[in-house]
Amino acid sequence: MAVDHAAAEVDHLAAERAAARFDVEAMKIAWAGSRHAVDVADRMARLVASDPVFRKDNRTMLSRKDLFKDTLRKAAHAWKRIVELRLTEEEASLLRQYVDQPGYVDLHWGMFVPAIKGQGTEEQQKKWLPLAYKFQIIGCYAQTELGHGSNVQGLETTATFDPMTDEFVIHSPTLTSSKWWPGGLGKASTHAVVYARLITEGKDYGIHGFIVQLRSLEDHSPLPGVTLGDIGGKFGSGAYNSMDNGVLRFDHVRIPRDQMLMRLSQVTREGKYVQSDVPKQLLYGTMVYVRQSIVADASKALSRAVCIAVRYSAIRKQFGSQDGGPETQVLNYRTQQSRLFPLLASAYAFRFVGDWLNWLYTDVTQKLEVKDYSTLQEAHACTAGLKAVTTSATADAIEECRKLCGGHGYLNSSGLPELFAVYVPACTYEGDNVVLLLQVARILMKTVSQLTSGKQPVGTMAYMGKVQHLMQSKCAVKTEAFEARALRMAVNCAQNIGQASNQEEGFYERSPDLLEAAVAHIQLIIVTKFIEKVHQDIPGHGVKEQLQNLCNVYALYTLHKHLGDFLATGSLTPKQGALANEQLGKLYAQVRPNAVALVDAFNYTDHYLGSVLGRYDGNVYPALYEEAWKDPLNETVVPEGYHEYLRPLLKQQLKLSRL
Ligand SMILES: CCCCCCCC/C=C\CCCCCC(=O)SCCNC(=O)CCNC(=O)[C@H](O)C(C)(C)COP(=O)(O)OP(=O)(O)OC[C@H]1O[C@@H](n2cnc3c(N)ncnc32)[C@H](O)[C@@H]1OP(=O)(O)O
Ligand SMILES: Cc1cc2nc3c(=O)[nH]c(=O)nc-3n(C[C@H](O)[C@H](O)[C@H](O)COP(=O)(O)OP(=O)(O)OC[C@H]3O[C@@H](n4cnc5c(N)ncnc54)[C@H](O)[C@@H]3O)c2cc1C
Repeated sequence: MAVDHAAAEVDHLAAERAAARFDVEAMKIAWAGSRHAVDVADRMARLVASDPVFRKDNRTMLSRKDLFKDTLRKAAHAWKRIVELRLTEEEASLLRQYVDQPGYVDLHWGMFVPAIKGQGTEEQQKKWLPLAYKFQIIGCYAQTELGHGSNVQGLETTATFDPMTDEFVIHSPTLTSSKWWPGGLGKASTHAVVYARLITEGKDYGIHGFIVQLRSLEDHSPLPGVTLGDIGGKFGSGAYNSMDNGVLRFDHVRIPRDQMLMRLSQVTREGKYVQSDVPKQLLYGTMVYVRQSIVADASKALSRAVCIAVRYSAIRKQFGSQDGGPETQVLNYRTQQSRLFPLLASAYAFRFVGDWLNWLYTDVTQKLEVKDYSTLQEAHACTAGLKAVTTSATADAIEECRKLCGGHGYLNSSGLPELFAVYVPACTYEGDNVVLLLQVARILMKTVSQLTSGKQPVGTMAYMGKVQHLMQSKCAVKTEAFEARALRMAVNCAQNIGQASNQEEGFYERSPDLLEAAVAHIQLIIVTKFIEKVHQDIPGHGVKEQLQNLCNVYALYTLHKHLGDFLATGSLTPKQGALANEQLGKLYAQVRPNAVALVDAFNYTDHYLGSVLGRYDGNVYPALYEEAWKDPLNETVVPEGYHEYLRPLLKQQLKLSRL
């Protein structure tokens, strides 16, 4: 008798859900942060999913031009809905998230507005923000140039003050000074916050921000002296190609003096440069803000990939029966579990550390308002380091999820290729991950050098104050082993740098080791914040236990993956390392019955997930089959090109065979 495999697969997910040993609704709250957060997210996700304008299943088949126009249409429609429904800021931002199509709006809200808020005076905010809030202007963040991205101090664009006219003259003196990459610049933006070297009274005062109008508000044409366009197609089909990353050159473009963002420093009518009493690093404040958003974003991207891979692994069966009986769900293979469950645990780990980072950012911002700059370094180290570690891990994890889904994972309809292509530049934008980890390493070296002077490290570096204990102790398999590993790696680097002829040379020579020390420090933060989370009061049947398991999986997996560090620094013995691995295997067995419910707790709609493999109902095979027929290649039975290229070839073969 023919078995209806499709029906059997659907039942499988129902069976998986029934087997879960915890309250999924309560876990949704733990994941989202509150009942309110679940409800708002749910409402916005459904609003987007039910609106045909937000359809995205055909995205990878659109040409670049059509994709860009589709992005403009979606952005305009989203704005219309936001205004019509009088959505709050929280609701509007969630709605944009669920539209799930990178576009100029991300940079307008994500960087242009924050740059004006952070670096503009009150008057400047009063003038520019209402225009931006109503979309009467569209803005982008124009910092990176063709020749310089990571090295912000190396930017070449100039803003020279002309006291005769009370204006700045913005100029691109070389090809390499062309602004290159800013999202939204290529086709959509009317304005930009442009970073340029401020020159007044013949002196170069370094990089400052300026609001510059680029396009006419009448007909969108570039203003005189402005040359701009899109920089061209990017990695993957669909994906980040919906964004108009742009190029921009200035030929002596004049702007009024009051368009220099003057909260941090000013230029007077006479051309005098006046430095405020705030640290100049606040110029980098917008980047700090976006880096913390990117950490929150990492858990979203990772949880999407993991949700697809877990559901599909519960559906997919291979081997296990020689006599026609049911085959084994691939989720039951130990290898599948050991590749997938650490990623599931990482999604939760990044979610909680992201929440903590958001708290830290808010706290630092409040302190800055009362001129307390004491936590600026902590904010920089944590945002830079966590951005680097979480984005690298997430990009690798999405690719691993694709492999975990076998051949079908390679299809666009799995959603994974596009997710990867959209996500992977996060390792580069807002600071190349290596460059950011070296920033963390510099701060670690500074902290180690201050230990001898008796200065007690604070915040996430406080553990380094326990130097006597951590350098000597034999650690049990818990946070202390992570602390000892991170501290010992940092101290080793500092000792090696100390032997070099000078500090800079030593830092340069030891930079590969410094990267690893920085990663160890950041992983300690992630583990610590996860542990702090599970120590909180978490309501719901079995929820705390599940999170405890995932926390242990994250910690032990990280330990297993970096066992070399733990052994080399003597933070663990080989026996402890082996025991930890043993324990990890046991934890996977506990995660297994809960895996599907743990990804259900992310509460993603099928629309947002965008994957036939990750469908909530598990009805994978009919959906895959149906999806294939939608490909433009299947619009005709005989392909275009048959008469020109296939038929002559086939006829020729026929003639040859008759010879
Ligand atoms: C609605 C929400 C939206 C959220 C969106 C999420 C998803 C987004 C999706 C898509 C958007 C994509 C956006 C991408 C946009 C961009 O990429 S914008 C361009 C970003 N560019 C960079 O990140 C450049 C990276 N480079 C730098 O940041 C700096 O050049 C550097 C930090 C590497 C070096 O700076 P430099 O000035 O040369 O300084 P140093 O000598 O190294 O350091 C001097 C001191 O300053 C301290 N410091 C450095 N940075 C900061 C900071 N940000 N905050 C505070 N302090 C900082 C540093 O520790 C040194 O301190 P000491 O003097 O005490 O040692
Ligand atoms: C999709 C996307 C969107 C972007 N959006 C914007 C935007 O809206 N606005 C904007 O201004 N910019 C934007 N950017 C630019 C982005 O911020 C830069 O690309 C990023 O900061 C990296 O700089 P870079 O390209 O100069 O890389 P490079 O610094 O040239 O990196 C090349 C290599 O050199 C290494 N390297 C560099 N410096 C060091 C060092 N000191 N020590 C060791 N290794 C080093 C890096 O690790 C990397 O391997 C965007 C980029 C992308 C990809």
